[in-house]
Amino acid sequence: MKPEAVSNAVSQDGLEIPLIDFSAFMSGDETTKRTTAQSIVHGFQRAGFIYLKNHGIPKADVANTFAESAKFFRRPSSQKEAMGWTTPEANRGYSQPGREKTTDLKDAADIEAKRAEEGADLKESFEIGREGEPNHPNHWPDRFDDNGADFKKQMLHFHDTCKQLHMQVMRAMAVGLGIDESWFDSFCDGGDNTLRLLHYPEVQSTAFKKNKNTVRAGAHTDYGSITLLFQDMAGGLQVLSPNGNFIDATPIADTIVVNAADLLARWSNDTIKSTKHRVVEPPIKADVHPARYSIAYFCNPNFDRFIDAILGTYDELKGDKKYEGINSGDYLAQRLAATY
Ligand SMILES: O=C(O)CCC(=O)C(=O)O
Ligand SMILES: [Fe+2]
Repeated sequence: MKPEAVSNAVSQDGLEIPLIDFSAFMSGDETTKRTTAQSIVHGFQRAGFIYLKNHGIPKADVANTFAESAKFFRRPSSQKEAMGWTTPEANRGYSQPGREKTTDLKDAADIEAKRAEEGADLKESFEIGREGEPNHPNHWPDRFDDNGADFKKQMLHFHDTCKQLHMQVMRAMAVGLGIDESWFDSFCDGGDNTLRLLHYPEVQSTAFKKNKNTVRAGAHTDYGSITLLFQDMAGGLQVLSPNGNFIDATPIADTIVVNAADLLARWSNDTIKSTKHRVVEPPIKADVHPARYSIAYFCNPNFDRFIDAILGTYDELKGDKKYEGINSGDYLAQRLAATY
C-alpha cells in the first residue's frame, strides 16, 4: 500500500512517476518519514523521476525567479553575448539559440550529424555556478543597470535555497536506502551546483511540422546527482518510458520535477535510473506556441569528492560492483565538454 503522501503524477506506458508530499518526510512522524523516503527511492529506481509538492520553497520565491529570468532574456543580444558561456570548466554564462545541442552523444561528429538532422535546439539559456569561485566568476548583468543587481540578488538567493533542498532530498534518499540519514551531507555541502535559466522562445507550430525531428531540447540525460526542475504550465517536457516511448511529464502547479542524473546512477551501481528526457512541441494544438520558461537546478556531488558505489548498492562477495570510483569534478567536466 502506498503511503498517503504519495500519488501518481504520470502513469502511462509503464512509466510511473510518483507525486510525493515532501512535507511528510520533513515533518512527519518516524514511520511516515521512512515510508515517504522509501517512495522517493522507489521513484528514482523505477522511473528515474519524481514530482515533489510541499517542497518548502515558497511560491513567491519561485515566481520571482521566473520573473527575473524573463526580464533577463529580454535584454539586448549584445548584453547577453557579453556574458557568453566560455568553457566546460567554467560552465557559466549565456548560450544563444543554437549554441548547445542537448544530447547524450559523446562524439563531436555524431553530435554534428544530430544537429543536421534535428536542427539546433530552439532555446537560449543562462548558467550560474557557485558564487565566489576565483577561477570561474559568474557573469552578472549588474554592470548594465539596477535591474541587473536585482537579478543577481534573486539568483544568488535561489541558488542557495535549491542547494538546501538538494541536501534534503539526498537525506531522504539515504533514509530510503536504509543508510545513515547524514551519509550524503559531506558530499553535497559544497554547493557545486548549476542554476540554469531556460527560455524557449515563441515558435510557430509549422517549425515542428516542416522538420518533424525539430525539438525545443533534444533527448538527453543529466550529468550530476539530481536535477530540480521548475517548469511553467506550457508543457512539452517528455520522459522516456520503459517501452521506449516519450511520455508527457505534464506540468502540475507548484511542484518540482526531480530527476536522477548519470553520476547518481553510477554512484548507486545502476540501482537508480538516469532517464532520458526532452522538450518538444507542447501537446496543446495551436498555430503559435507561446514562449516556455523553465529553471533547472543541476545538483552535483562536491567537485573534489571521490565517487565510489554507495554503501549497500553492491555485494562485495558477489563482485557485482560495476564501476571504478571517479572524481566528481573530472567526470562532470568530461561530460560537459561533449555537448557544446
Ligand atoms: O526545460 C525543461 O523542462 C527541461 C530542461 C532539461 O532537461 C535540461 O536542461 O537538462
Ligand atoms: Fe535535462
